[in-house]
Amino acid sequence: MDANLSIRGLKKHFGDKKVLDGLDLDVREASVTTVIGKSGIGKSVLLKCIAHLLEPDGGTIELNGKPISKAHRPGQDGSLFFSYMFQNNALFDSLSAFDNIALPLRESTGLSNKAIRERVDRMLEQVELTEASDRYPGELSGGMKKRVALARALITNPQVVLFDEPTTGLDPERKYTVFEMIADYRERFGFTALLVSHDIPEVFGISDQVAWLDEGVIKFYGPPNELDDEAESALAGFLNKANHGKSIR
Ligand SMILES: Nc1ncnc2c1ncn2[C@@H]1O[C@H](COP(=O)(O)OP(=O)(O)OP(=O)(O)O)[C@@H](O)[C@H]1O
Repeated sequence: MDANLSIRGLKKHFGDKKVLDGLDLDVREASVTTVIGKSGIGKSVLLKCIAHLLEPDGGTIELNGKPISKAHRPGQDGSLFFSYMFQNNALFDSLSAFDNIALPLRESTGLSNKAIRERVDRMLEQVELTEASDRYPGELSGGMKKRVALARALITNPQVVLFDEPTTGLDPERKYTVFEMIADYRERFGFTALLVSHDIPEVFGISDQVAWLDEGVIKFYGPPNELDDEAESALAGFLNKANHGKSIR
């Protein structure tokens, strides 16, 4: 498999608790892979280890055959290999939509103000937020905030985008819109997407692969329609709780 993200033997322990316990996962280039699993099982920890926000206790994470520590350095054109869309967007309330989107370019690249302005203006156009450029998060609808968060995640032209529960707190209709947006932007921008989501089965509609995390390892990996009986019955136990029995449409 032509994986561009390759994880081997990943370990992350907190005290005696082995959250990730020798986890292997390959994520194919330009695919959408969704990590599912019980609440508190380690899905966010996995994403944070990949994004370098947590230091793993063991194992390797490689992007295109190179350790991710090297992959995290920005290129001269301001491109970054990874970006991370946090649960609940994590927008800065004191910054306008424009400045929220510009932030990763200002913080981690040496691009001129002019180059940043051009790039952010183009992105605002692509996510249909030009009119909202000067507005603050408190003045935006829930869906618009998600679009700002997505635009901020994509502004550095990342090869891999990590989405941690991108639909948390949205009503069923908006959840559907966000999933459509992720699928649509992936087509347009060509990134590899790794998602964490509780919205099962809705998220399967945009997922090429599903990775079921349990007991510190990936217990099933494959297309959603091939989820095996063991995974299905384990999932059945927590799905209703996670979704409160709601479906997206
Ligand atoms: N910085 C930390 N220090 C100590 N324990 C942590 C830390 N971060 C996460 N944990 C623990 O690791 C375990 C996995 O947490 P994680 O947030 O990855 O779960 P999750 O699968 O994403 O859950 P949810 O679906 O509810 O968001 C939890 O028991 C959590 O308490």
